[in-house]
Amino acid sequence: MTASVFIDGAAGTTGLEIADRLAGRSEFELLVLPDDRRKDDAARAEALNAADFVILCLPDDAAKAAVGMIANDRTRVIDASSAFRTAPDWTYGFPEIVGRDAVASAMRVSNPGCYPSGFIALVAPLIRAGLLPAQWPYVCHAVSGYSGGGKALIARFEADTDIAFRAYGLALGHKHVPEMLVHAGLTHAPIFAPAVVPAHRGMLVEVPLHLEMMPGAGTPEALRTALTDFYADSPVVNVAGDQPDELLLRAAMDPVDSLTLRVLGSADGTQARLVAMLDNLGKGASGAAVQNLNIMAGLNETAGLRL
Ligand SMILES: NC(=O)C1=CN([C@@H]2O[C@H](COP(=O)(O)OP(=O)(O)OC[C@H]3O[C@@H](n4cnc5c(N)ncnc54)[C@H](OP(=O)(O)O)[C@@H]3O)[C@@H](O)[C@H]2O)C=CC1
Ligand SMILES: CC(=O)N[C@@H](CCC(=O)OP(=O)(O)O)C(=O)O
Repeated sequence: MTASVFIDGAAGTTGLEIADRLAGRSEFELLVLPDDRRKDDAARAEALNAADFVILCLPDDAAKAAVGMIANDRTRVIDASSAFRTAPDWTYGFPEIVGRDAVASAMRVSNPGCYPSGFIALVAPLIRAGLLPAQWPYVCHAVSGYSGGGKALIARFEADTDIAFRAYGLALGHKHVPEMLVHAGLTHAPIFAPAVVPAHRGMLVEVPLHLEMMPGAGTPEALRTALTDFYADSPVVNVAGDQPDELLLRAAMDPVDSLTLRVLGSADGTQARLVAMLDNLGKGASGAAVQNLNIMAGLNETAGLRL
């Protein structure tokens, strides 16, 4: 049976990449509004209520308004914005962390943020395994390609090619912090230090650890083994066992929906750098939305993904 899908915000960065991944899929029929009606509330309300699945690729306020326009109990929603990521009545759309069954049966799924996808993938399993303390002042450094900021940041970086590095979130109130706190299972908000580099897509998310000072912390080897075991059945998240000298983001990388984790340890095992590499528009947004859609529709979770 074919399920209908409406992408609200289909002309935006995330929406376009979702449509790309759904192209040619016979299990889904896309409901598409003409360009001159894509922001018309009456047309949107009609599509939001006609679709079996709605994927919201909108700013937070518009996403909240769109959910309010759904007046039936049949349409299932995946929201790519940060509006509902810690809402108790929404399922956090990270199947590897919350369980595929939770996503499969959910009516309302909040797709994780791009940076939190890396941070939570690294930290949550290790806290659950008792190999890292929940009560600890974690720090997270990250760099992202500029498509992470949607059309506005893409336009800015394409217009000003002189920007080499943009540190931001300097007031320590980035909107991803609550999501990182809740879904990693921490007791203290992490310090989050994000930056943007002149690459279109791709990101590197890092958590440096003083293992020797952390109560009950495992060795780098134990952390790596625990992550490898945790993601053993995941076709999307993989744990690399190498110890590279460098990790590179390329200015023009191809879309990819996998997420690669590493535990890099010092020779004496007292320090580690947990590092996640992903595509902000892959597992960080559009790839994750399609993975969730597949799971909700009872299909192979990797169908249409670029792995
Ligand atoms: N880019 C990324 O890597 C990630 C993005 N996200 C989240 O996904 C959501 C979409 O982001 P992104 O695709 O980057 O953003 P974009 O700015 O690229 O796209 C947003 C789209 O929404 C449209 N839009 C805005 N308001 C309305 C409205 N009221 N009705 C209908 N359409 C509207 C915009 O229209 P117009 O084209 O006219 O501006 C635009 O096409 C955001 O919440 C973002 O935070 C999450 C993870 C990663
Ligand atoms: C580079 C850049 O600007 N990134 C965005 C986050 C992108 C993302 O994850 O989207 P959500 O806001 O929906 O979580 C930012 O820091 O606000």
